[in-house]
Amino acid sequence: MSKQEKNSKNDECVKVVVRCRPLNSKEKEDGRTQVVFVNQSRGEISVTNPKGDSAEAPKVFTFDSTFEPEVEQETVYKNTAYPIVESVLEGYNGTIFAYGQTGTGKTHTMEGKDEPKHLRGIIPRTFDHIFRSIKGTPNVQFLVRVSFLELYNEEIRDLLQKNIKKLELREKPGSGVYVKDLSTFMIQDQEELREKLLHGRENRAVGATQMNQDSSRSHSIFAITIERCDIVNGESHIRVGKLNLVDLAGSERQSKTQATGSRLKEAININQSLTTLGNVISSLIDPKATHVPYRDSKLTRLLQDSLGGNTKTVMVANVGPADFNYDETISTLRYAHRAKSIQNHAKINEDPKDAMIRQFQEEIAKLKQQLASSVDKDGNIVMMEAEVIQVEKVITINDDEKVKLLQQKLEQEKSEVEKKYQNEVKKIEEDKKLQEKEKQQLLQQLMDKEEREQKQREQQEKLLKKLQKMQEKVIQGDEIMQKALEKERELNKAQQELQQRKERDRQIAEQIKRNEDLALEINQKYRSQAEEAQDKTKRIKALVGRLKQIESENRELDDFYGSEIEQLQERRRDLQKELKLKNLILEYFIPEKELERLQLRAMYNEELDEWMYPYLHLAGNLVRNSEERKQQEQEIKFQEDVEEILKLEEEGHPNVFFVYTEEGPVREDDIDPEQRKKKAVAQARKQSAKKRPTSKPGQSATSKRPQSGVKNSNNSSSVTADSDNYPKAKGLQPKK
Ligand SMILES: Nc1ncnc2c1ncn2[C@@H]1O[C@H](COP(=O)(O)OP(=O)(O)OP(=O)(O)O)[C@@H](O)[C@H]1O
Repeated sequence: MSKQEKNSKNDECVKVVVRCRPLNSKEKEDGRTQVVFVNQSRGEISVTNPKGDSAEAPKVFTFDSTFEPEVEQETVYKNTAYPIVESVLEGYNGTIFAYGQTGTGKTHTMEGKDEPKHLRGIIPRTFDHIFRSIKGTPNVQFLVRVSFLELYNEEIRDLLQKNIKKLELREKPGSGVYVKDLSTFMIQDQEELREKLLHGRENRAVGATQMNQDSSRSHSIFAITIERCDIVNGESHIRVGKLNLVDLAGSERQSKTQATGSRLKEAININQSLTTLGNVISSLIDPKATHVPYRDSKLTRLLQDSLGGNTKTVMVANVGPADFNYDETISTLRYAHRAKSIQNHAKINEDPKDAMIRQFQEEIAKLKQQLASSVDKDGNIVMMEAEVIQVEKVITINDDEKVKLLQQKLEQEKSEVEKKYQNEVKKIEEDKKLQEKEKQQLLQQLMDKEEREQKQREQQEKLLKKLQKMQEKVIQGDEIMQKALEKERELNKAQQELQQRKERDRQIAEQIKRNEDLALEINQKYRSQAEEAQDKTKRIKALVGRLKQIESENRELDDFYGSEIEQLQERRRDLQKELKLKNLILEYFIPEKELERLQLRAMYNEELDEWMYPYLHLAGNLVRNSEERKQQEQEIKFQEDVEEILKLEEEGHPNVFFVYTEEGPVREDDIDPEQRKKKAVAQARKQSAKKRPTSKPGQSATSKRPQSGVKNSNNSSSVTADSDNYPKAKGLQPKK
């Protein structure tokens, strides 16, 4: 029974493939020899120990697939990523990660070169695959989004944003671990995906330069989420698949002699994440293990679902072919071999609550409804406000004419007519004014109506644009592409079947050969004693070779685990040292009762992975900081006081008094400036001790000092009075 069949139908082991790169020109120039050999058809890789003797047989490892140095990028894609991407399009989660020593071809495998096209790696091929499949799937709506992050020295950075802000990990019950504030972009086609990859790469290089970091020491995760909505029996059915494309940092051990200070800390952290990855793998395959240490590094937390969780995972282990890489190559192959036994439990993610495609569909329906209600059946804009009714005004002018009979009457009538005419003119003018006003009003109303209609038109255009944009994001395929896709899938299926048949033929051929060997052995009669002895010697030699190989493997294993243990012990020692310091501080500087109280009140937040206190922002160092600020302000004020005292004394307000020196009594302002400053400091201190306000402008600071026999020279009367009191006999006479 295969591993896959042991448990439920969803259980499936991590698929592990190994790729060996060709010898590069430098290695050829240096005369390096190839020690790694790939048997692609058998899925085997054999490594010869360059330091071993001729009897030591090469080490042979078997994987799901192995790729020889000349392999095409397309073949690698078809055998590793193709089935995973197909599953992601069906709603499964998938992860493809590249592991190996620096310079062995992880980036070549994951990204490759943009041109010529046949050198494109897994990530760009994934873009084409996804959009070819979407376009060949009619009647299904798809929504594709992408994010790109880098993990360096246990810090997460968004590669699709220019700023190099550090991001935090969070955990949501039900949906697992996620990165808070990581930007996600909706994608319409493979070109957009390619742009995001390039953009991320650029930011990665810029960030690495800015922070003086070595990009091959960081891990990167390019994540593509595909949501699809099928209509099944008239009902929408949503599935969401997420594809993680991971390029891990170089797996080689950091030499302690090369790294110091922060570089060493970085090296330990980077090793730590890969060591934790190894520990997670070991725990997952150990039936006795009760705990999987996902939480020990951010990398394993991010990949938690890919290792032993709800994901179909492929690990591509990259190795170099040259003799000097022997140790690292063996270490990579052992690591990869362990990963082969990890069982994942992938299932289709159906109708998740937070599917974005559902929100998009709802929003599109709302927009369509809004637009439909704002036009009539002929497509004209329907005004929501009441229509303005235009009223026409008719004005008639009447004139009277009289018969000319009497001159007087005529005159009288003339004047009457004139009067009447004037009245009429006046009336007409008034009417005209009124008409003008109404005309203006009507014009205004017309303009208002026009403006409202314009606004409505603009709003509709906006709605239409929004609708178009949202509809563009939801991608749908067509029948023509469907035919091409079906053909492509058939072809791939046929290729896979051919490969499986080849594999079966190979196994049958092997079995036949074994049977033949056995038959030969049974039929073989030892013709003579000498022949038997020769045969046995041959066997013994083979056994000695095997023994040597096992011994060398044991030594290597000892070295491998020895240095891993050493690293862990070193880290433990560092942590213990830190703990001892913290304990010392707690024991001698924090009252026991306080400590107990603090321990009782502390709560652990699983989501943040942090200890918390309520109202923490009002506590401890945060408050102390503001106290320190206050003290600093007081200190500045104090210095200002000293300056002011010195200035006032220099400006002719000396606080004259006498002191005894070896030369006899001298006036205070004659003593050296340093001493004077000391005195001013003492005086300012006294002032601040008594909590007096600082001197206001125009008010002498010295005038506020206690007058213990010390007089202000400005006050002539007191100087005179006091100078009278000085014991002149002792020469204590103020200087003039
Ligand atoms: N299979 C291959 N065929 C041809 N060239 C290859 C192959 N694999 C790697 N190379 C070349 O080897 C060099 C190193 O490869 P690459 O940068 O991919 O290594 P890496 O493992 O990603 O290193 P790092 O950990 O430093 O990022 C590159 O110039 C790459 O083009």
